[in-house]
Amino acid sequence: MSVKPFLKIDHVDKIFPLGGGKEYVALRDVKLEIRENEIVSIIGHSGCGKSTILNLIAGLDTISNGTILLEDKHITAPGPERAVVFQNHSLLPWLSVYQNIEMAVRKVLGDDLSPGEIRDHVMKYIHMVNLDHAKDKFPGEISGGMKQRVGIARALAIEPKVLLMDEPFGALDSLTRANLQDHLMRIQMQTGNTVIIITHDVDEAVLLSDRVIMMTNGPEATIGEVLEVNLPRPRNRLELQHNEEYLRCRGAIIEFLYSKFAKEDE
Ligand SMILES: Nc1ncnc2c1ncn2[C@@H]1O[C@H](COP(=O)(O)OP(=O)(O)OP(=O)(O)O)[C@@H](O)[C@H]1O
Repeated sequence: MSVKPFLKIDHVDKIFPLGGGKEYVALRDVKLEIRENEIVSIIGHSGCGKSTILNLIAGLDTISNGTILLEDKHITAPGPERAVVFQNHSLLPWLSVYQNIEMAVRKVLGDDLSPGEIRDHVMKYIHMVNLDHAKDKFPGEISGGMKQRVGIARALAIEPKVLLMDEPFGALDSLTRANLQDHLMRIQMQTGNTVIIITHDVDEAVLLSDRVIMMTNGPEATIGEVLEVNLPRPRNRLELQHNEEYLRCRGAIIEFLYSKFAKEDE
């Protein structure tokens, strides 16, 4: 018996109208099925349509042709079952760490929780990203990595079915980045969220993912190859350095990006 897909992207095109009756076909015939609890990364050269796909799943942009279904329901608009984490954390600077998360929780879950439950709920997610000590600080008083952890906690606190991450660690230094990758893997094992993450980083894709979706170059970009990463969890970056499966996956992505679908201007 085949397992029903949790999220199904079915023959999706995205066409952007340009001035003068012209158009740009960014995505052509994208087909992908994602299982519940899976971590999937999307990798591809700049401009291949990664953010476009994520925006369509988030419901932030309209699909030109085809459908996207989450648990058999058509995605046509944003909804709390899909939370997005962007590269630039987008916290409200006049609210503390606690209040930034609390505001999202009140908006989405406020009718179901008492004030005490809201407090416990917010603190649970602040604790999950190890920010108990910084809960009363304001975004201007904490580091970039801490801000990104707040963004992740805020997204997770509304208990979405799908966590959509658009290069969430792209603006961070490599040590902070490694630290947040470990956080994300640990949290995902705890919460069982389905995660779709856009990245430019080959090692990040292999380390985090159950599958890596490799995109061809645009216009008319589509999914070129899908790579299964058969590495047990929890994963440890040090142990993986010389792991055969890790190196195989890394090699396959590099081959795809720099040989099969090389792009000259990068
Ligand atoms: N509103 C728009 N109007 C016209 N073209 C657009 C629009 N939004 C995106 N595009 C084009 O669609 C293509 C895909 O863009 P997208 O931002 O999804 O790429 P990306 O893979 O996320 O790039 P990057 O890695 O640089 O962030 C690009 O060629 C872009 O110029």
